[in-house]
Amino acid sequence: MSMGEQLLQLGQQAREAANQLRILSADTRSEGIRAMARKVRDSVAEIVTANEEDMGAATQNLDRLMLNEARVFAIADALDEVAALPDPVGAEMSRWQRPNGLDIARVRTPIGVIGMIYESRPNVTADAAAICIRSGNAVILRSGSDALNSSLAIHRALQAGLAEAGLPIHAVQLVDTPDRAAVSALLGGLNGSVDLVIPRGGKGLVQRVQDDAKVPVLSHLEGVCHTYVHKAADPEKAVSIVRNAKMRRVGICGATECLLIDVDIAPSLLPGIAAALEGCELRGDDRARAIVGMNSATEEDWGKEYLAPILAIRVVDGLEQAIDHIATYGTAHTEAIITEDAATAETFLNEVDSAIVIWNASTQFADGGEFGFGAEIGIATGKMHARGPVGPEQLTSFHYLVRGDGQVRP
Ligand SMILES: NC(=O)C1=CN([C@@H]2O[C@H](COP(=O)(O)OP(=O)(O)OC[C@H]3O[C@@H](n4cnc5c(N)ncnc54)[C@H](OP(=O)(O)O)[C@@H]3O)[C@@H](O)[C@H]2O)C=CC1
Ligand SMILES: N[C@@H](CCC(=O)OP(=O)(O)O)C(=O)O
Repeated sequence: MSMGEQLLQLGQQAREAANQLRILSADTRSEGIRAMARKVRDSVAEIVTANEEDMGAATQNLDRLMLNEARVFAIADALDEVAALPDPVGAEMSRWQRPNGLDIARVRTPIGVIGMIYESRPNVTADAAAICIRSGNAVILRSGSDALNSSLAIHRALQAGLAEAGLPIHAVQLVDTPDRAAVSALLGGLNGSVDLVIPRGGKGLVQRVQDDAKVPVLSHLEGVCHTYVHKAADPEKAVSIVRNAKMRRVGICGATECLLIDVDIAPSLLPGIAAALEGCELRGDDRARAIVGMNSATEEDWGKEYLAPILAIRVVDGLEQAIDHIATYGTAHTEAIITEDAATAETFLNEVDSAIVIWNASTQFADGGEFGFGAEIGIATGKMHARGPVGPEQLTSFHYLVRGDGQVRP
């Protein structure tokens, strides 16, 4: 069978599984996820061995790729946490009566079949599978190629769990080739079998999505996140938040890549911020460099996602210029303002059109777990359907249930 035919088969199988999943009870789906967790624990040796093969061949992002026993057990624990989350399917979102007596309810439904393309981070294989099952969706996973052996081993355990619990095993399928043609095929919808594609990744993937997507896409793409230090910032908060926002983990999509600082406060505050960013390369505009010695930022640095200990710094005239800069160079992921002035903060919160807008806290809070969602597929950076952290509830649609008593329309 050619790769194209195999993918079409995955699509058909996923559609059949989705049709079964959506009518299973919440308890049955919970049991399926718990069984997946058990099988992951049972397969720890096999998964670690597969990961050693991946690690031996990989040259980059090794920490993200690496699994050891503790990390595999953490994957299983995360599955159990998703099993314990409230089930969104069938939940009544609102209900009302019309004057003619019709009773109308808006009720959550699964989306159907989800295609998920993600980076070489093996835990996402299990997280995404669990969130999809929790929300009644079948999923076709396309792992980053550096993690393919690890993802295949995790996937075998997940399917064994589904089988043990009596759920359709094709509810979770994994594309078993690193060929990027599979990414295009998923984006094309596999002849109508895929209802939604979730691409999670960076620049190369963005371009591919723009070129090839023929089905709805819930983008989880780059995070060019900004922290804006307003002139009324509390200096201590500013220093500790900026340090955390940049340096806590530099490689994640919620890391701050650009610091904007008001011209009024920059002379007094920038030296302290720079000192706190030990180990971070600073690239500033002329006004920043007149205050602290640092490399020069070029036009390319604005809007750049470094995923590294590098920070672009721009001194701005005030709130309006900061908001303009974010609108021009940001990726609508996450931005923060540091200020003690509530009115300015509210203006920033209302006028910045990013998925997550934060007042006096670190951009690294861009995370489903930190939002209390239990787990996440990632941070949605598009404008449709769901924005910000995507958990089980965000992977549902809804339909209307209309109950009558013989009404006919005049
Ligand atoms: N918004 C969010 O929730 C998140 C966003 N990210 C973003 O992901 C990026 C970091 O991850 P990184 O490892 O660089 O991810 P990549 O974008 O390199 O890879 C992600 C996935 O996309 C595939 N891919 C990449 N380019 C192409 C292409 N041109 N055609 C077809 N498939 C492609 C990869 O396949 P292959 O393995 O073959 O390269 C992989 O499966 C950052 O930009 C980060 O902000 C990361 C996590 C969460
Ligand atoms: N949102 C999560 C996950 C981020 C994440 O997975 O990023 P990456 O290391 O680019 O795959 C967090 O803040 O930890």
